[in-house]
Amino acid sequence: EKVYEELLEILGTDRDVEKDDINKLVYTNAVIMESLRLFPSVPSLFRTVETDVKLKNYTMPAGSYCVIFPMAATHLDPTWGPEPDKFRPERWLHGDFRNSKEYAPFGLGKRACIGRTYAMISMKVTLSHFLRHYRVKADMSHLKLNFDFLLKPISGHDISIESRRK
Ligand code: HEM
Repeated sequence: EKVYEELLEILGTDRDVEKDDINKLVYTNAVIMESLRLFPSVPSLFRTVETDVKLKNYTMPAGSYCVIFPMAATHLDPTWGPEPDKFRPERWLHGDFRNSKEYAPFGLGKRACIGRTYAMISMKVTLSHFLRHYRVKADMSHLKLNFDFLLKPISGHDISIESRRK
């Protein structure tokens, strides 16, 4: 509902999203960032080891495949402030986590997601239309997730969508 209020304030009831609106959707941005923190669609980053890498206690052999960034852990780190397991978009308004090394829903380094900017704009535009037309409710109390290559809800979805314009 807070996103809906922001959308009404910035865009009104029907207007299309213009380029200059995107950066004004501050709370919508915070909701997307917080959603990707708790539910990163790609929850781990993988790399192939090209040459033997000697670490302190063991060597990662060339050709092996390794998980370099388990977001299930880093995205719930205490650096996120009180109750890091709770959905609180406000933490993005008060703290500056934009360059946080604990946050990587779009990956890290040279092979990070090339679609990040497009994805963020696309999510904001989609939400701005959808949430102005529909009210979404969800019960997450029975949600069970499987941290596979992609994050999957294995308990099904408990979501209801109703028109705001009945
Ligand atoms: C919410 C939406 C998206 C998420 C969460 C996401 C996430 C990711 C992640 C985690 C990686 C791996 C990065 C790494 O290993 O460091 C990746 C790679 C990639 N993504 Fe996305 N992505 C999204 C949308 C998109 C879109 C819209 C496009 C294209 C228009 C795209 C194109 C790519 C490509 C081409 C790569 C491979 C980059 C490379 O290996 O050099 N992604 N993405």
